[in-house]
Amino acid sequence: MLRTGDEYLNSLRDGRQVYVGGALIEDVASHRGFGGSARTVARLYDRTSSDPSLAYIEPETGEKTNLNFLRPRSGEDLALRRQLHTAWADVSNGLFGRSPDHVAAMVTGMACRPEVTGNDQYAANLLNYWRHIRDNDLYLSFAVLPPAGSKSGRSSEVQNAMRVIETSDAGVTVRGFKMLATGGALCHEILVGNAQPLRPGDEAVAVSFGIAANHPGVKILARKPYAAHAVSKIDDPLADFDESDAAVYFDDVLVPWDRIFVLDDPKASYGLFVETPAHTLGNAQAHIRLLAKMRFMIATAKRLGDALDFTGNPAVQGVFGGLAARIKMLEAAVLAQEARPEQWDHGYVSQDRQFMYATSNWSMEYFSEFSTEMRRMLASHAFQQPADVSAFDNDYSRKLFLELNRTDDFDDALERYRLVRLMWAMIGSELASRNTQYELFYAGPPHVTRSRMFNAFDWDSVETRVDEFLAQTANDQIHGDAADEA
Ligand SMILES: Cc1cc2nc3c(=O)[nH]c(=O)nc-3n(C[C@H](O)[C@H](O)[C@H](O)COP(=O)(O)OP(=O)(O)OC[C@H]3O[C@@H](n4cnc5c(N)ncnc54)[C@H](O)[C@@H]3O)c2cc1C
Repeated sequence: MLRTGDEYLNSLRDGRQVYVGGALIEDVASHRGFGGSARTVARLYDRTSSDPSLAYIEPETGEKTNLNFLRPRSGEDLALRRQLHTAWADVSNGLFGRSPDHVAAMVTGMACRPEVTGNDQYAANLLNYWRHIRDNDLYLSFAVLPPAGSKSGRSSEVQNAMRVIETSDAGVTVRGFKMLATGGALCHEILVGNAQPLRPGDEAVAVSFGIAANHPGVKILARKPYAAHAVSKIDDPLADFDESDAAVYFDDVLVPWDRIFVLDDPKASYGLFVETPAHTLGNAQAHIRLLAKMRFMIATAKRLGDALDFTGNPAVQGVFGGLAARIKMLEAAVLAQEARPEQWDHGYVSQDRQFMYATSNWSMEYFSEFSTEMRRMLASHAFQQPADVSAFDNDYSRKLFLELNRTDDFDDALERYRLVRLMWAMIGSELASRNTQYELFYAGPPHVTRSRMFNAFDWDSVETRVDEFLAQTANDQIHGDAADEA
């Protein structure tokens, strides 16, 4: 099926247990803090259900299916997947990070190589799970990190880390915390597992499964939803793009056997992400989305510069040129990833892993600098404007607002005000600050993302050159030609 926006909004009224502080939210779809973001996700579903170019015919069912679930077999398939990620990123201009095409893309990657589970039954469970989310066009988030205290020792030694406490004929019972489900309040399903390496001895926490967000015992503990504090759509123009983040507590949750993908296996639990196309297909979304966001940010800065009369300055143009160069490099990196598809078993392909990890490392490190350049552009302008739109209701403050903007044309002044607010919403607001943190950490901490690059890099191809050089020069005299001439 191709889910529509209305179907998505209705599906959220499913008895899920979302807490904001001490409040249990009865209906996220109509809650002030989550409703706008839920409507953004609905717009994504309306976008795919109304555009045939964003669907494919799934060979297993003969049904029109969201391109996000296409298991790619060629560079052309990767380009189709990019089309979907681009269409969804454009809905929010890249400002809604964890859209439904991130985690579900990872499960699609896992379904290309389910044997990584190391167990025929679990492999079948994983494939059936992919079929379930595919055929119902579901929104997944994931919680694949242990809570604090697990980093210097073993995850399994941290008392409150989610672990298996019992197995029975009915399934596997788990208890404890998993971090940090972005979109947890808004999704249908949560993928639970380990996206950071585990070690032998971590068996108790080495469990992977997919669970419905409304499954009994699943508690979604959301951070503060910024939209709940929005003054107006003009003052907080991005309030509808706060995707939410949540710690997930498993209060003795019974996971049925047919939802278990890995049990007691540290290597396979991590392997689901790195020994399948999961990481590559999922991170393609992240990079395509970031490209849309950087394009939108630089365009807003340019329009602001035009309105405030600083874009004409050659030094400012130089700054813009440097930022534009980075955007084009990211675009090139996205295209390079699919230009040389990486071959996997069973005829499936993914984007090239080396280019993908390189793009991840670079973008996670660079985005903060990009954002800081934007702050330099904005300087004090966010604070020169009135506090909020109530200034337009008072005759005197409205007159001063026009005078400040040197115009009698209210619409002209309002556009300037809106540009300043939009820029601040992207770089200075509480949501912007959270989003910068997201760009830094969404794929894991730097030491882990760098180690993935280290592991993926084709060392042979460069070390061969050193061997060749040493072989070619092996018979050279120690003091070389200069010594002979002397
Ligand atoms: C906005 C946001 C959204 C997120 N969304 C999700 C999500 O949807 N699903 C999910 O599972 N996770 C998500 N994460 C979690 C993300 O994967 C983690 O933030 C990341 O793995 C780091 O873990 P931590 O936050 O527990 O920090 P810690 O591991 O406690 O690290 C704290 C600091 O110490 C450094 N550090 C720790 N250990 C080492 C070491 N061995 N060597 C060098 N430096 C080290 C880290 O780099 C970091 O700077 C999200 C994070 C953020 C900020």
